[in-house]
Order: sequence, then structure tokens, then C-alpha cells
Amino acid sequence: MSYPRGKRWLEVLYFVKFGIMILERVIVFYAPMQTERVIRAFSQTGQAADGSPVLTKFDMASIVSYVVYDYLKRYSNVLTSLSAVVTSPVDDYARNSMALRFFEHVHGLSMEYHLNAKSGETMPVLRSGEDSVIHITDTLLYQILPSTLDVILSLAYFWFAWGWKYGLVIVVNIAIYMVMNKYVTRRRIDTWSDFSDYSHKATSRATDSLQNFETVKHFTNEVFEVDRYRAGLVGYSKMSLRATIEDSLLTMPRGLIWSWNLFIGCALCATEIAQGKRDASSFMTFVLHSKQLEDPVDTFGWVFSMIEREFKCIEQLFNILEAEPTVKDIPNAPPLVTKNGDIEFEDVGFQYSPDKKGLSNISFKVPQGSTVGIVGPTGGGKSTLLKLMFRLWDPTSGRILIDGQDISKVTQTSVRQQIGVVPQDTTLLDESILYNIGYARPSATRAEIEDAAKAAQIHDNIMAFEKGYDTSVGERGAKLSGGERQRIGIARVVLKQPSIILLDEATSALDSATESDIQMALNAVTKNRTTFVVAHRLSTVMHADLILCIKDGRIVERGTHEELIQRAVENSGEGEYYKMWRIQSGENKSSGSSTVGDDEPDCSIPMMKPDALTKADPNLPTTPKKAVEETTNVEE
Ligand SMILES: Nc1ncnc2c1ncn2[C@@H]1O[C@H](COP(=O)(O)OP(=O)(O)OP(=O)(O)O)[C@@H](O)[C@H]1O
Repeated sequence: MSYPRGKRWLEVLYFVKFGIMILERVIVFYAPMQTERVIRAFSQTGQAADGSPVLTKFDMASIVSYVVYDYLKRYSNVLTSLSAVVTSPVDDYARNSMALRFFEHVHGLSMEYHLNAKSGETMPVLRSGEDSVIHITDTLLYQILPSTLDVILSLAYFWFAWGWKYGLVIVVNIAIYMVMNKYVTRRRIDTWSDFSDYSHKATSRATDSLQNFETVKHFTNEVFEVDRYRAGLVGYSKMSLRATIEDSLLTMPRGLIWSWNLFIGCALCATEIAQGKRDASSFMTFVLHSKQLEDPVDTFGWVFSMIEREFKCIEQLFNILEAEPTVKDIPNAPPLVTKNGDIEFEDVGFQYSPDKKGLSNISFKVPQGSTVGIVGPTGGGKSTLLKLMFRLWDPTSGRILIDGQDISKVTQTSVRQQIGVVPQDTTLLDESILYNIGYARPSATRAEIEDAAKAAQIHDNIMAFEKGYDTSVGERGAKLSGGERQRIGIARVVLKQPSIILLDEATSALDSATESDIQMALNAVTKNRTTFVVAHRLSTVMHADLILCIKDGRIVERGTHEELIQRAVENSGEGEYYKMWRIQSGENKSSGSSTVGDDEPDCSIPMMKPDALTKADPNLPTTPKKAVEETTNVEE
């Protein structure tokens, strides 16, 4: 339990608890002495006239103090309960502040950590780690400290009041006990470590399969998942049984050591009584005092094994706590100040890992308000480019500048505040639709949220739900369609009102008609804002001010749609963009919207005619639907 520094009333409670603990020690120490006092009081007999023994003095005080101490000691749990009440707020404060610190730390870690971590394991590890930290600090303060005081008091008492021989017997026995305990603890710790691993694995398997229930259903793998979970539980049970058996077997010799201690001490005491050096009452005191030592020394036994076990949990917690964010702010980094929203990539290179190249030599510059289309084959590095802008990773070489400021030299938060992202797959929190849209700006009013939903063309759909905006979206938004999730993602960006917008296949889950409507909404949102649009459907980006074609992490072509097509036409049909355009035109044709020849690319097809293509006004982006229509009309 950590000290509640700065919280005055909690500090007071902390010291009250300490006071109670010291009071308990005094009671525990004096209780056995009362027995001796009573025996001694009633041993002071004289002789009656008939020669029978009579009490010379009836010592009521000794009886009363014996009973009072006995009560206090046996019911010292009264004090313990009192101290529990006193410390409950202190413990809660410690637990909550620690839980918050850990949670904050995990949220502060970079994308890389979250991609590698098993989310099902993180929370159990955090929880058991917190419990362990509280448990250990509580144990140190309220188990080890009192037990140590009990042992020191008893030892000092025997050594000085009874003589060094008694002290030595006790010291030797405690030493033997501790050595044996060390062996026992070491033996058990491996078992407990395996036990804890099995426990976390079983929980993580269950969580993982429940989170991916849809995949389980797709492949009818319910039985497989139950079997997998059962295997985890069986392993866990085996470990638990092994730990319990080891516990029982290894605790038996401990009892033997105490009996041996009692035997030697009793023999010594009996010898001295026989020699007339002590009276019989002292025998009772010795027995009670040395039995009283068992509890604190036993505490050392289980406490150390417990601590080692808890350390295993803490070790897993530390693995998380030691994880450093891979993307860090430089010391005293200033916030990003956006003036225009000009963006420049200066020879940017990035590697996910030494053997995994992400991007190479990416250089381009766009002024504020531009729309940049990013196209290219799958796995080429399009999303990676957006992630670098959002500072989910920092470039390994080169610089990304927003309004002339290197984004790696300003705070991550300020960069992210200026950027709105609609990802490929918008994930939602298991809350209402209202909450999920409002997540973009928690201070937004209901009216603002509804306006954002209207702009994203989802308001009517939401109103058609029985509970409207209060409809729960399910885990990760599973109760909504992909298109609805995407529109909520767009509504979020509308609500956020960022200076820069990143659309990563933001309309891929929509049908052409809805995409057309949304595109209009997006045009309104992206107007005068620098926008990056990653798209496989070229009609989505054909009116962009700049199109970057990215393949194998490099920009292989750049220009406007017209320039790219023109260049390919002049270059005997060579060109990545042109190839994609042709394939997609073919798709259009096969769906009946085009009459482009089936086999060979026909450079004379009207959609590729520069004059026809340049008809499009880059400042007034046509909707995709319109774009498709344009291509077919041109052909006709
Ligand atoms: N976190 C990661 N760790 C390692 N490699 C990654 C990571 N994320 C992406 N990659 C790899 O980087 C390459 C580029 O991925 P990216 O997602 O940028 O491609 P993309 O062009 O957006 O693809 P798509 O069109 O399929 O979305 C891929 O080979 C991918 O496997």
C-alpha cells in the first residue's frame, strides 16, 4: 500500500492503523505473562491451623489482568477489524491511483506495443499485478513488520530474562526453520510461476475467442474453441493441484521443527525447575511464550513464499511498465501550430523492422486545401504513409513537415488533434451511437452530433432504429453494417473539424449510390482542408490535385489523373496507374457500364482520351457515381 502523500485525512488514517498495530504487539507480548502471574499468585500459600495449604493473599488483580489480556489477544481481531475499517479508504486510494497510473501507461504506449500485445492478457496482468503490489506492501507493513517485532521482543525477553541458553535454542530453531523454508519456497515458486502462466493463458484464450465470435461462427469452430479453452483449464487445474500437494507436503516438516524447539526448551526449563532455579509457573510462561513465537515465524514462512509468488505477477506487470513508447515526444516539444496546412514529405523512409521495409524515398509537397489521392497495389505502403502522418510511427529517415514544422519535433497530441482519420475499418466502442459519434469531441452537444450524422448521411438510418441515437452498437460496432460503421467514422471526423483529413478507404464498404451521397458530404467536409485519400476505386481519387501511385514502398508515379493517363498514352500504355485504370474500366464494362474491349487495352478508348478526361474540373470534384457515368458517356 503506497503512502497517501498529500491527502491529509488519509495520512491520519494511515498512522491510526500503525498505532493499532503497535498496540496489538504489546498485547501479544504481555498476554502469556499473565498466566505466570496468576500461577505465581496462587502458589503463595501459607499453612492453615490443620497444616493444609491456604492462600496467603487472594490476588484478584492477576485474575482480572489475565482475563482482560486473554480477551484482547483472542479477540485481537476486534482491533484487526477496526484497523481494516480504518485502512479501507487508504487501500482503495492506493489501488485506484496505481490502476490509473498503469492504465495511463498502457494508453501512452505506441501502436507497436498494442499490435504485439494480446489485449486479452493485458488487463488480467494489470489487475493481478496491482493486487500483488498492494498485497506485498500490505504484507510488508502489516505482516512482516509486526511479526518481526514479535520475534525480536520474544527473543530479547528469553535472552535477557531467561538466559542465553533459551535465546540460543530459539535462534537456532528459527535459523533451521528459515533455511528449510527457503528451500521450500524455491521449490514452489516454479510451480506458481507455471500456475500463473496457465491462468493467464486460459483467460486470454477465452477472451480472444469471445471477441472473435464471428470468425468462430464462420468456421463453426465452437467445439474447437471449447476444447481449446478446456485444454487451458486442465493445464491450470493440474498446476493448481501440484501447487496444493507441494504446499501440504512441504509444510509438514515445519511442524516438526516447532515440536523439536518445544522439546529442547521444555527439557531445559524442567531441568532448572528440578534444580530449584525456577518455580513451576515459569514452565507455563516458557511454553506459552515459545508457542507464541510460532505464528510470527510461520508468517515469515508463508509470507516469503507468497511474496515470491506475487513477484511473478509483478514481473509480468513490469514487462508492461518497462515497455517504452516507440514514438516519443522530444523534451519540451512545442505543439504544432497550423497556419495553412501545407504538407511536405522530405525523402521519407520507414522500416517496420530491420527486415521489413515500409516506405523509401517518399518526397512530395502539397499546399493547403489540396486533395492527394494515394493509389497502388495492395501492401504497397499506402496506409503506412497515413500512419506516419498521424505519428503512429516516426519515419526512420527524412522528415514530414506540416506548415514547415517537422512533426517529429512537436507533440504527438497536437499533431493528432489537427488530423481527422477515417480508417479502413472503423471500430466502435460498445456504447450508444450518440456516444460513439460524440467520442470525436466529448464536449459536443447532441445537436452537433446529429448535424455531423446528417453530414455523413447516416442520420436517417439512425432515426430508423428503435432507440435512435441511443442504440447500442455492440462490441466493436458488431451490431452495425460495415457501411454504417464507416459513416459513423465520417461523422466523427465531421465533428472533430480537423485541419487535415486522412481517408483510408473511407468509402470502400459503401454501395455506389451511398458512396456518391457520402462523397458529396466528404467534399463539403474536406473543402479547404488538406486531404489524403487512399483508395482502390480510382473513381474516388480521379479528381485529386495530386495522385501518388505507391508500389513496394516507393512512389512509382505521380501527377493528376489526366497527366498520368496522358503519360501512359504517350508511353505505349505503360504505367501503373494506367494499368489499374484499364482494369477498373474493364470491370465497369463487364458490369455493363462500359464497352471497352475485353482483351487488349485499347488506348483509343474514350475514357482515356486526354481531352475527354481533362473536361473534369479539378476544383469541383465529381462524385464517384458521376465519374463512372462520365467514363461510360465518353465511350458512348
Ligand atoms: N505493423 C506492421 N508491422 C510490420 N509490417 C507491417 C505492419 N503494418 C503493415 N505492414 C506491412 O507493410 C506493408 C505495407 O502495408 P500497408 O498497410 O501500408 O499497405 P497498403 O498499401 O495500405 O495495403 P492495402 O491496400 O492492402 O491496405 C505490407 O507489406 C504490410 O504487411
